This record gives sequence, structure tokens and C-alpha cells, in this order.
Amino acid sequence: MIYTVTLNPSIDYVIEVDQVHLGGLNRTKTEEKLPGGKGINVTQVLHRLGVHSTALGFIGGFTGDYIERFLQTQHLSTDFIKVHEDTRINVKLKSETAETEINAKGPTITPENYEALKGKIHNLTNNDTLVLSGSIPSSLPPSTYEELVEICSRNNTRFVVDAEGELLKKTLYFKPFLIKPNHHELGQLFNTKITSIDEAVPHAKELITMGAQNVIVSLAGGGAVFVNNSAVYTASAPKGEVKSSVGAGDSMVAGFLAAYEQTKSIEEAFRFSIASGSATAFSLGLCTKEKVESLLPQVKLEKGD
Ligand SMILES: Nc1ncnc2c1ncn2[C@@H]1O[C@H](COP(=O)(O)OP(=O)(O)OP(=O)(O)O)[C@@H](O)[C@H]1O
Ligand SMILES: O=P(O)(O)OC[C@@]1(O)O[C@H](CO)[C@@H](O)[C@@H]1O
Repeated sequence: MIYTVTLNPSIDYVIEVDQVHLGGLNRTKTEEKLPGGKGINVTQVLHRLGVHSTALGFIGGFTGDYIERFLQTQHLSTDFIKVHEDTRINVKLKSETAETEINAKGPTITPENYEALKGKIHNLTNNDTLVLSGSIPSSLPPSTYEELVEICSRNNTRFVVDAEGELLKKTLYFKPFLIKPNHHELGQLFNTKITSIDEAVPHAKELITMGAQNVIVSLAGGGAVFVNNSAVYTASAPKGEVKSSVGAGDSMVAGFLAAYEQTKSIEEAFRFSIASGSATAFSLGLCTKEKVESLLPQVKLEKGD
């Protein structure tokens, strides 16, 4: 069974304006309130791709209730820990020229809340996969991901990490099954700027030597790189009209896991991963299976070395 963890879920308030007037009154053309947070997005996309998972994490207040109800209406499985303060609301502002995001800080997580989550992760087995994605609330220790993957490592639970900077780096020692930095995050890890697939490949290989089993580096419309101990693949991204890229990276993670679960082929999983990311980028909200399958023929892998 796949479990996702979202330590800091959100309602994504996705609003669209023609042009942003900073310091002035802006009126929206469209608006939606969607359940968000990276792990929750992974659970939603897995479900759409026909793979069952359970969403873990912390949720609170009226915003938390909204998310839980929304997910239950879609028949998704959740096992959240309730916290006292409200789950955050993240603003995703789309205009004709740019996508701007304001992500809130989120509620306080108490040591008791954290212990309760660790207890759930302790119960996972070597038949389970845990997906850890997104930022951690400031009330949790910076070592949170490291502590959670250490539990997985002890129980032989396969785990996936999609997080930034030190959060990601500190999990590598425990050999994550998959990590998926985007090119900005990869650059930050190595104190450099990465602008192309060719620049990404050597750094993705370094992440393998540091412990990751499989690495995907996404470069938004610039394509993606896959590296493991025996193969390097690159691919360009499908062409289409970008409606909102929120959740594109999460869809890649879900697409990879769903196809790997069904085919056990790394190549198929990577192709499906790219099609899933782009299908979300070309949608308002997350991808559907039909949209992913319609883009698959456009995804051609090139073998690298
Ligand atoms: N402009 C685009 N055109 C085509 N595909 C895109 C575009 N932007 C994103 N994608 C698809 O989504 C994947 C992930 O995109 P990106 O590199 O932006 O991930 P991310 O930064 O982790 O995303 P996010 O944090 O917004 O969820 C890409 O590899 C690609 O398949
Ligand atoms: O603040 P974090 O945890 O880094 O990212 C949270 C978030 O931006 O990530 C998702 C898209 O990937 C959104 O649903 C959500 O608002």
C-alpha cells in the first residue's frame, strides 16, 4: 500500500486575473478552492490513475474539515492527525503573463502531534511505500524528514522524497527509492544554476552516489532527466497550453509510482511520469488519466550515458 505524508497541507485558492495590479484592487475572472499540499496531490493523482493510497499528515480547523470532506467525497482514503490551529490557505495567482504563489506558514504542530505521526509510520511494513513531500511547518524540527525516513529504513519500508535543500539531502544516506528535485532545487543543492538537461545529468548522478536509488530532475517545459545506477534517460516535455503548473511535480511522482506499480519498468514509469506532469500543467487542477494517456505518445526517451 502507498501512503503519502503532507506535514503542511493547504487549501489552494487558485485565482485568475487578466493582469496583476500591485497595490491596487484586483478582481478575479475565475476562482477555485482545491485541497492541496504535495502529498495530498500525489494521493489524488494516484487515485485518478487507478492506484489506491492513504493520505497521512496534520490537518486542523475549518480549512482542514474542508479538505477532509473534499477528499472523502472523491472516495480517497485519509488518516490525518488533528491539530488545533487551522490548516493554511495558499494563494495561487494566475495572470496572462505569470503564475505567482503565496504559501502560508501553516499551523503549529505539537510534539504530541508529531509523536502520533511517527507512530503511524512505525506501523508501515516492507510491503508499503511512503511518499514524503513538501515543506515542513516551522514548529517541527528541521530533522523531521531524516527522523521519518530512519523509521522507514529500519522497517524496510520503501520511501520517496520530494523536498528542498537540506530536508532532501539529509534523507539520501537512507537510500530513498525515488527523489524528484526540479532544476532550481538541484542547483541549490550544488550551489550552482542549472538551465538545461545536459547540466542536470552530472548532478543527478551525484545524487545517486550520495544514496538515492532513482532520481528524476524536472525542468518544467524543458523536459526531464532520469538517472539510476544502470541507466540515464532524458526526454523533452509534451507541447501544449499551460493552464496551471501547480501540482505538476506531484503528478510526476504519482505517475512514476503508478506506472512502476503496474509495469515494474523504469522506462515506462519515467514516460508516464512526464506525461502526468504535463497533463497537470495543461489543466486547471490536477491531471486525469485520459489526459495523461493522450500525451504519452509525445514522450520519447533518449538513452544517455
Ligand atoms: N510549460 C510546460 N510544458 C510542458 N510540460 C510542463 C510544463 N511545466 C511543467 N510541465 C511538466 O510537469 C513536470 C514537472 O514540472 P516542474 O519542473 O515545474 O516541477 P515542480 O517545480 O516540481 O512543479 P510544482 O512545484 O509546480 O508541482 C515537467 O517535467 C513537465 O513534464
Ligand atoms: O509549501 P510547500 O509545502 O513547499 O508547497 C505547497 C504547495 O505549493 O505545493 C503544492 C504543489 O506542488 C500545492 O498544492 C501547495 O500549495
